[in-house]
Order: sequence, then structure tokens, then C-alpha cells
Amino acid sequence: FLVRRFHSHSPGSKPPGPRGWPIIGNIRDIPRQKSWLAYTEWAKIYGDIVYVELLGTPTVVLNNVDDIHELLDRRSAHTASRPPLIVANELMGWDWDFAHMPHNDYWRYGTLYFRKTHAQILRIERKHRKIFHQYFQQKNIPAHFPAIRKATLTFLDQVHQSSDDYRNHTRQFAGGILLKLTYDHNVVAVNDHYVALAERALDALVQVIHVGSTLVEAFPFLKHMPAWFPGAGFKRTTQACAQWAKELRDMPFQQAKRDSFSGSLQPCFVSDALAREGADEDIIANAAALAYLAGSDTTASIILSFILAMLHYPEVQARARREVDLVTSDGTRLPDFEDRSSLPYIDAIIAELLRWAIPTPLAFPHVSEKDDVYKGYYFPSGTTFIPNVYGIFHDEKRFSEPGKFRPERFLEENSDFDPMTMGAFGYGRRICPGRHVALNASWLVIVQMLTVFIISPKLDEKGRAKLDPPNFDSGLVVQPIPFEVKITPRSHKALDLLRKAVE
Ligand code: HEM
Repeated sequence: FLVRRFHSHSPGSKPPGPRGWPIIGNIRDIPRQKSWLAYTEWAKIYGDIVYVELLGTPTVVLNNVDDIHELLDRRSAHTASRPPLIVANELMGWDWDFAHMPHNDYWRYGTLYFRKTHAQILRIERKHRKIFHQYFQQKNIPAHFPAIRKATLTFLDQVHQSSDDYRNHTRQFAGGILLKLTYDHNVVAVNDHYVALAERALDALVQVIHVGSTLVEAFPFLKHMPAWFPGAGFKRTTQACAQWAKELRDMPFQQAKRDSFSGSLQPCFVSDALAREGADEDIIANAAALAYLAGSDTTASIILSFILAMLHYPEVQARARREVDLVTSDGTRLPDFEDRSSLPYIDAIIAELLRWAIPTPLAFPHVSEKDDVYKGYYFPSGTTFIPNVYGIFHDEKRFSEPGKFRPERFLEENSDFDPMTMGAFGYGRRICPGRHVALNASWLVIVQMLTVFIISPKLDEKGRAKLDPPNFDSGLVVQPIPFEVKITPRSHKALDLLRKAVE
């Protein structure tokens, strides 16, 4: 903190922002829930680039997509590190998670990163991203269609059997696809062992993932307190969590490896990566474990938001269904990937879902590794950049009535605005490598749901529609809060179609 103060004679000024307190800075100004709403309000007061300080860490909230493109895309070579998550990475055993790994703390972390130079860390991180990209990139997606088709039919069947349980079915669908593609693991029940492993470790992680969310993040010396010390109860919790994080990384990978040796492993990320020249098992295990963690709640978020949007906007549902019916001879077959180019309104729905109900409203923070000056503002190395994707996607100047779900906006006035390249999946070197899987899996669910089901409100005892205003939870990944909905087969014909497809 003092060193930063000492160096405050900078070649540029600080951007404007709310006045903070000595030492703690603006920590108390940032709400713990839905902080993007506060950032969006600040943008109206302070402008597109807002400065806050969190315990001496310079932090910049970016509210304009052009600034984000410049700082996080074009200057990505030195704005692609991550904040130091001391509790998660050092105490909770998540040091294998390359998505959250800062580039400069090489002396802190376990095995792969221990005592590595900055250049070596960058190389290791690049290797993680490379094997991820090799398997999940756009041109490989058709190879994943069979798994997506199978999981989609299972999902539709489950929704038909017990539609009130749509939330669990959605989670099982999203997680199931990723475990299948990654480890060739078939999820057959919602209480699947691997899913449980991930949920247990992840639930613990999300409690601590936000920088500044615990005392240790604020005062790193506290991490050295022994577990028996009064007030150090968190150390016992984190010790248990470290074991869960390790099991999550190792158990599914070791099983897939055993299956690979016995010849029973079907093609999947692990088999593909192990077969590559110079395969590094540590890197494969890390990347594989991250696929489920990064991909399941985010993909589930899109599908849950779709159901919510159809519930509240029946005219959108009707128009979408008309479009799908046109290409499937009035719903006499299930739509499939080859129909995609004939369904522009469905693509507009997906774009609008990413805008209206953005699953990652602040993407993920990037940290700079070089002093920089931009628009006269000085950003010292170590500045955290928070892209306010929510604010950009709800900007009234760009989107009329941004709170309304209106896919037409992407066919009309905003046809040049593409949420995929504007930040729904992040920026620069860190852009989400799983986006193609997520988008294709969600697309198939959406078109097939429209063919088979009607989504409508439940009725109360007086026959009135039970509809609460759409609402979303808060967190790193955002989903609609639980809502009641009726999901029923459209007709006998639609039900027969589903039954035949499932058989
Ligand atoms: C709708 C679904 C999804 C959304 C909205 C989403 C969004 C994001 C965002 C915002 C980031 C941070 C990018 C940045 O730092 O600038 C990210 C990173 C990442 N995502 Fe996704 N994601 C989705 C699905 C997936 C899926 C299905 C997978 C796995 C197959 C995946 C794997 C990853 C990984 C590994 C990273 C870390 C990349 C890095 O740090 O270099 N994501 N995602």
C-alpha cells in the first residue's frame, strides 16, 4: 500500500471514481450482491472508465466496449493476468486452475508453477489453453454433435417425465455433456458421483473467489495463522476444501486414464490429449477438470434463461416456433444442426439471451503486468480491469428498453452488435475457449424444446397466470432465480416424435 502511494507520481492521472477511505479504499462502496448494478450507476456519474481502490489495489471498471477492446483485446499481451486469489489458490488447493492463475506469483504455487519464471508460467498457461482449444474449437464441434444430440433427447425426455424438476434436468444436461466430452463419463442421475465432487468443491470456492471477500485476501499474513489459533477456523475449512479440489482434479482423470489403458475409453478430451505428442498429464488433468467447472453452470444459465424468457414473452415463443415449424414440415421431425442457417430468429434469441440475461455480467477480471497510459490515465502494473459487460449490454443509448427481451433488435437496429464478440465470453487471450460447445448445445435444446413443448405459466386456483417478474441471482455466474413454469407437450404428434427419437 505504502509502496503504491510512494509511486503515485505517475505519468497520467487516475480516472474519476467514488472517493474511498484511507487504507481500505472503496471496499465498502462495492455491494456484495449484483455489483454490476452499482458499476452501471457509477458510469452515469463518473463516465466510461471508473477508478476504485481495493486495499491499495488499483481497480478500473470499464463501461465502454471500445475501451475494453483497446485495453483487453489489443493490449492483451500485458492485460491477461489474474488477481491473486490467495485463499483459493494457496489455501484451498485450486492452484491447478489455470483460469484463475496470476502470472507473477510463481514462488507461491504448487507443482506445476513452483519456482517458475514469468516466461515459464506463460508457456505452461498457453499449453493449457492450447489443448483446450484443440478439442473444443469451432471446427471440431461437429465431432461433438452425437453427444449433444443424445444429451438433448435425455433432457427432453426428463422434462416430459417431471417438468417441475426442470432446473435439475438442465444442470444434469449441461454438466453431463461436459463430463461426456471430457472423460467419456455418462451422467445417468442427478446425484452422479463426479457431479457431486465438483459441486462440493465449487460451492466452497465461490464463497472465496471474489477478491476482497475474506479477511485473508485483505491481510495475506493471516494465512500463516495455525488452524488452532482463535479466529483461524477458516484454516480448518480450507484444509478440507483443498482435499475436495484435489479429488475433483484427480479422480475422474485417473479413471479415464485407466479406461484408456484398458481400451474402454471412447474418444473424448482426455483420450485425444493423451494421444498427442509430448502429452503432459498434469496439464491434461487440470484442463479436463476445468471444463466442467467453467462450462456447466454457464451453459445451464442460458437454457434456464431461455425457459424464463419464453414464459414471459409468449409472442417471441410463437414466432420462434413458427420459424422452426417451417423448416421441419410443421414439426413432423426434430430440427437438427443442418437447419441452423434457415433459423435466423433462433440465432437472434440466443444473442438476446446473452444480452438480457448475461451469465457472466462482469466476465472475469484481467490484471495488467506493465505500466500503461490510456486516454491520459495512468494504469500501474497490477491494475485490475473489470469489464462491466452487464452495463454495456443494458445501455439505453444502444438498446431501447434494455430490460425487455426482444430478439428482433438483433435483426433490426442492432444487427451489427454481436454479444459474442462484445464480451459475453470475455476478451483477448482469456476469451472463453468453451463458447462453441455452449452455444451449439444451447441451440439444439432451444429448437427441440420449441418443437416438442409449450412453455406457459402455471395457473393459481382462480385460473390466473402465476408470473413473478424475471429475476436473477448474484455471483460469478448468474442464473434466473427459481420460478414456476408449465412445460407440456405441444400435441400428441409432438409427444410421438419425442418418444420415437428417445427409443
Ligand atoms: C454460455 C456459456 C459460457 C459463458 C457465458 C462463458 C463465459 C466465460 C467468460 C466470461 C470467461 C472469462 C474470459 C476472460 O477472462 O476474459 C470464460 C473463461 C473460460 N471458459 Fe467459459 N463460458 C461459457 C461456457 C464454457 C464452456 C462450455 C467451457 C468448457 C467447455 C468453458 C471453459 C472456459 C475456460 C477453460 C475459461 C478460462 C480461460 C482462461 O482463463 O484462459 N466455458 N468463460
